[in-house]
Amino acid sequence: MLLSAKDVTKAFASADGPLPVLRGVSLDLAAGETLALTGESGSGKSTLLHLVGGLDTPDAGSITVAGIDLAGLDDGERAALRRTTVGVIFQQFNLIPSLAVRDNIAFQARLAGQYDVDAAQGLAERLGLTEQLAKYPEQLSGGQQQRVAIARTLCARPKLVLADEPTGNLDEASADAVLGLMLDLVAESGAGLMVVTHSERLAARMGRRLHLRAGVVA
Ligand SMILES: Nc1ncnc2c1ncn2[C@@H]1O[C@H](COP(=O)(O)OP(=O)(O)OP(=O)(O)O)[C@@H](O)[C@H]1O
Repeated sequence: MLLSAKDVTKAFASADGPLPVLRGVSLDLAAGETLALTGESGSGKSTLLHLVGGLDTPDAGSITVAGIDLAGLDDGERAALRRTTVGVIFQQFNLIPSLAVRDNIAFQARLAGQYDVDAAQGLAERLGLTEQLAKYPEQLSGGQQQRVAIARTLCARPKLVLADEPTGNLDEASADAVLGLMLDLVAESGAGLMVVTHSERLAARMGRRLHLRAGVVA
């Protein structure tokens, strides 16, 4: 199994005491599978995505990615896992302002030792970014920045792609096209894909769906 999460719990501190956000979530994802993570605002979707990506640690339960138990990793090892194995596409894009689009796209692939100039150009072309390659992130629209973030992650060829509302800044037609492209690209690379989305239309195009309600699988 590419991803296996078992009985994951997570609470955050709040003024009223610990706020339980995930209350025993389990899920499996095989290589090549695509999963939509849905649920109303505050149900714990981004929290689960962050735990699977090793950006935060669960209070209890286990998460295994590509055979590696995340609990056994320190911060540096979790960061290394994100360079080589898990690609995260964030809601806020996290592009590097001082790098041109071309170098933002190449950044993670270079760190992962996966950079291939033709593959990077092909991705940029398929995502409609060819004209933007010499520009800087601040010169792009929100939708263009979102597509750069997607290209940057996919260019590194991760085994598991995690995306938090990756088409949230796009109009409906562009969102459909970009999701279709993400599905094509992960199918070509054999990666697993987990996408947080509020869109019923997009969720319906994924292979499976996991619906969270108040921190448990509904
Ligand atoms: N770092 C944090 N510290 C404290 N509380 C947090 C933190 N991260 C998330 N929360 C809380 O955990 C709950 C779940 O948040 P999360 O972002 O996982 O929900 P979500 O389902 O992704 O929501 P949305 O669809 O609005 O993005 C919310 O009540 C949020 O306020």
